[in-house]
Amino acid sequence: MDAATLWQRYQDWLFYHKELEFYLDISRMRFDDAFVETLRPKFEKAFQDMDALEKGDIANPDENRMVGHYWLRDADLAPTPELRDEILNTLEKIEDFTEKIQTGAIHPSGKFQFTDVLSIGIGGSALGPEFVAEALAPVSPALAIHFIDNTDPAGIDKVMAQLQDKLDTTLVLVISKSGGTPETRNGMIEVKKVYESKNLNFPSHAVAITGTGSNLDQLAKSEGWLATFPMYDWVGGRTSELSAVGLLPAAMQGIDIREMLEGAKEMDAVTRIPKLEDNPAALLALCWYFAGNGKGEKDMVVLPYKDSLLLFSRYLQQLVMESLGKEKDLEGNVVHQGIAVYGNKGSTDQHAYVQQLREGVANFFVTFIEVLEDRQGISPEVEPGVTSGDYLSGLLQGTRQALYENLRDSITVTIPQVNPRTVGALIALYERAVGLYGFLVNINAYHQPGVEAGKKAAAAVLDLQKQVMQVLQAEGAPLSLSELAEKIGTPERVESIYMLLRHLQANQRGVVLEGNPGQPSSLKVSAS
Ligand SMILES: O=P(O)(O)OC[C@H]1O[C@H](O)[C@H](O)[C@@H](O)[C@@H]1O
Repeated sequence: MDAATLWQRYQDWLFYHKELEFYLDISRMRFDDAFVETLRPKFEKAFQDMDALEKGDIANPDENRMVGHYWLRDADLAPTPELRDEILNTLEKIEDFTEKIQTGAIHPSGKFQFTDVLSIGIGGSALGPEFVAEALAPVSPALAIHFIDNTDPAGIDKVMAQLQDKLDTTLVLVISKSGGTPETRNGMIEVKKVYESKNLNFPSHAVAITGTGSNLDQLAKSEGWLATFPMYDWVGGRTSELSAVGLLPAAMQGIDIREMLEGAKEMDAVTRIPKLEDNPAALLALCWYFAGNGKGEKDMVVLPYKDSLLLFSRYLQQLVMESLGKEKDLEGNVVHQGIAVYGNKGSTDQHAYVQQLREGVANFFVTFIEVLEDRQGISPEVEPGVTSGDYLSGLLQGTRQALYENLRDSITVTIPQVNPRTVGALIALYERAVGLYGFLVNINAYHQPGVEAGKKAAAAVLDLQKQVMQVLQAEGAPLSLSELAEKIGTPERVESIYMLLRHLQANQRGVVLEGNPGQPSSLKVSAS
């Protein structure tokens, strides 16, 4: 395509939203008009399905749930007055509680104010708050936030070491929609033990964000925690950033949550328009469909050219992959759908893996995120007439061009600044694009049945570990691994027994393994 034709294509497909100062350029995706026409009927249906979803249809049939994250930023759209009031009341409660914490009206015993927030959660109960903190927290936030988002003991120790002198002024948010996720529960129990070891009253530092009636909710209420905030069953974990899950941590740091909601609401309004060319989420879904042939054949590489958006791709990884990565379609046919997402930030990644993008296997498309404002204030020159920001901008354009010349497609999203409004808008844009794409490929984007298999297998390993310890404690003489597996009655699980014994020994957990660890059949094991 010559330069003039490409420039015309750029202008023909450019989407611009005046109030949000938001641009979407899809000119470097090499679809043609015929492709667009073939997808139009699918979009007609997707727009109708989305409309029904927003009106309260059971859009998550497996779990028999409504899908209502769009109501969070425009409560008037909630299907019943009760739901509307619940949304608005929770928002007011978040603001009221935050103000009391920030002004010291609620304060820790013997101290004027809370200084820090420790957020414990995983998956959708961590990725949004982490992304938003990285993107929007001021240098000196009202309360500084820290995260435990795993059951890694060393990771927990690191966070607790950072907080050791401030635990008495740290507010602990325990976030779990189900209220039963083991990683989060473990983090909570460990943190509680540290509080108790320092004679600090954990409940008066603790806040729960969870589904009403969950185990966590019951615990918080029975122990008299400072507060509890609801997580609704009609909001999925990966679309919960604009519920209490994301809003409370953001508000605590001094981030303007009303602006986040406003940005999302404006983006929702435009992505509700049932016309492809006027709807940026539909345009994204079109591009994803084109790139991967409607089967996820190409990966989505997300490259924000702005450090504060570093965690956007990690956030999108869950939103996109947990929503779209499905074995079956809505009719039960095996389809193995999904789109893989990865990326960190430009231009940093230019010096890491962009070599492969330009010249290697062409199994991806890029989404560049461009931020027009370099920084607040004037930049110094690093060369005559050139700033660091000019470099960043030039590198984005250069990479986009170099990829295109080598037949690698890209989308470019442009925002004026990284601020609460644009971050809210980006979240809403991708939530809607994922929803529309889910309808295009006819899958349930709102459940995650595949996650359960690993959880069940992990629970079985922990059961096996208990049996191993019981048998070893009852036995006098050392046993080979196969003898041990026989005695437990699970000869087929000998590999699992080997793996868990190796872990127990490394952590002085009451087993002695003798022999050559590289030759498992030579090992003898006994209780220490
Ligand atoms: O918020 P929770 O109930 O603790 O769930 C945390 C996460 O765990 C699960 O395994 C799901 O796959 C995620 O969608 C969810 O966000």
